[in-house]
Amino acid sequence: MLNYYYENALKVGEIKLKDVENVNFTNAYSNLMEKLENGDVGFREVIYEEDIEKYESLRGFKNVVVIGMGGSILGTVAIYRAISPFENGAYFIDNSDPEKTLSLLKNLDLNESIIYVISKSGNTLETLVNYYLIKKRIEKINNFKGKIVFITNGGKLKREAEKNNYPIYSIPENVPGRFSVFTSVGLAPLYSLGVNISEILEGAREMDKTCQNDDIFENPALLNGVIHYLYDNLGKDISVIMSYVESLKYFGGWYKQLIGESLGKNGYGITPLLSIGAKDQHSLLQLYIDGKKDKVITFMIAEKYRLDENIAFEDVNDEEIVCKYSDIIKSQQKATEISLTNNGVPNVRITIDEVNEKTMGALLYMYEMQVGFMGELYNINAYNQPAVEEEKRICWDLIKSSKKQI
Ligand SMILES: O=P(O)(O)OC[C@H]1O[C@](O)(CO)[C@@H](O)[C@@H]1O
Repeated sequence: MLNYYYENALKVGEIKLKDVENVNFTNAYSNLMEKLENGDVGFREVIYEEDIEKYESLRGFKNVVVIGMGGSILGTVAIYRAISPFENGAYFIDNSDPEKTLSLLKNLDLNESIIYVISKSGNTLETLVNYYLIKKRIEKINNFKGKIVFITNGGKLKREAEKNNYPIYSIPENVPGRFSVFTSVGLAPLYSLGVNISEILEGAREMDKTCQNDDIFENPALLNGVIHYLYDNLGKDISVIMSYVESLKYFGGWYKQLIGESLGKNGYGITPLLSIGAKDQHSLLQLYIDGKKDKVITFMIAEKYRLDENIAFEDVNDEEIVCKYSDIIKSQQKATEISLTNNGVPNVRITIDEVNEKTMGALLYMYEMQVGFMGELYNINAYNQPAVEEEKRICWDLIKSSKKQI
């Protein structure tokens, strides 16, 4: 389902096997297991939730609209856009850019839509304003036939849902937003989008069993966390996901928040970046190979591409080559991996059988566990985000002062 290859990260020479063994990962492992077992942190228990019948009434709409920010939408986008990269009918309103939001709403038939308003706090500015943009349009429709569903635990949006008798799903309080993809936050809209959410949970559960192992070389989440932690301590604090599966680009958006918001505290933190192979070989590979040696590269590749065909073409010497189209990108990934390793750039590789519900569930859950372990290694709270609150206060004051000028 998912294979993790780490040898190049040790071959590069700056960290050796003994450095990995010398990290007190046993402590990190037992601390995280304790938090998960006593319910301090709930992102494991939710993947064993059996009650998916509660989503039954949420299918059958032509359009699925999701309004949310950060962890309230990024996981859903990551999974759906990986599984169905070319499908229409999904509308993700995840920013306050008027051009993006209003152009999306222009072509949207709300009567044929199920609209999710998702905000754990219920007070996120963008989600609130984007909801009102939709509300304003719905109020002009006689006999609205669509459906509005709120997924929230409180605040202004919960009060709005209660006032209008909209259905409300709650989010377990011990699951931070960026870890909430395996709760109703992700599962409800994904169910509406026709995704097999049981398979997503099955993938996460299989990865959970793999991660219940304190033998670090059998636990990809723990090992990848320790490798990134060790290299961070050596000044390689940029984590580049280089995916040779373009439909994983939205996974990159989810990864950025998970890593950035969980670990960016008390002066610590690694910087998450996403590159798409093979095309970023023509834009960033020069930097990765010959620029500052401050990065750890994580390759992502699929064993099998869902579309493929045999090709025959002539190379630059007019010699015929016959291969599968996917052999090209696989060769490019391998060549880039060899070149990076030859040039002392540490890299690891995640290979998934193919993109599907099960592998996506496993991939996202692996990173939730990895960040849990890394929070223990850095001895920080990986589950809050206090630094983002100041901007929100300043912004609300600015908006309130600006409204007099309208
Ligand atoms: O789900 P909410 O409460 O709307 O929060 C959205 C996002 O905003 C943050 O709180 C950061 O501002 C994230 O942690 C969270 O995922």
